Amino acid sequence: MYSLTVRDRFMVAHSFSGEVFGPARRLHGATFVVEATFRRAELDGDGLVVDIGVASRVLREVLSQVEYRNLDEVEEFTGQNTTTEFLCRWTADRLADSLGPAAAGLAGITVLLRESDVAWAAYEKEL
Ligand SMILES: Nc1nc2c(c(=O)[nH]1)N=C([C@H](O)[C@H](O)COP(=O)(O)OP(=O)(O)OP(=O)(O)O)CN2
Repeated sequence: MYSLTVRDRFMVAHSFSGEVFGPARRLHGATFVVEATFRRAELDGDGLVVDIGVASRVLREVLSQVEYRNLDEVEEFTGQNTTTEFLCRWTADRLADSLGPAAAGLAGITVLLRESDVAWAAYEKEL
């Protein structure tokens, strides 16, 4: 299996509900570093998993939907703790929807979000 990874970052504000979150129940900011990995069993006719430029552009388009937003105020996230894990799945789903023809032949997408240098989460989406 081949893979190709592109990296980006985005800044948001959010707060969480639930005793487990302690001080993070208050509004706080986060800068997530995102790695989107695209997987393919065989390379395409150009010798690619996916073009790096296309992958980078699509990832930026997806992240720009939430960048600099207070996620507590985003309607689609109402009632949802926008945890690192949740945002991994959200990003992977949006990437899959946005890739268009570039998704042809892909076996899957993995989105890894680093919320700091010591903690990160990932979601593996099969296509
Ligand atoms: N599995 C996850 N756990 C936590 C997430 C997350 O997205 N996924 N997020 C947070 C907070 O947003 C923040 O990043 C850390 O807040 P903090 O209060 O420092 O949380 P800790 O669990 O590290 O420490 P406690 O104060 O003991 O709760 C939190 N967890």
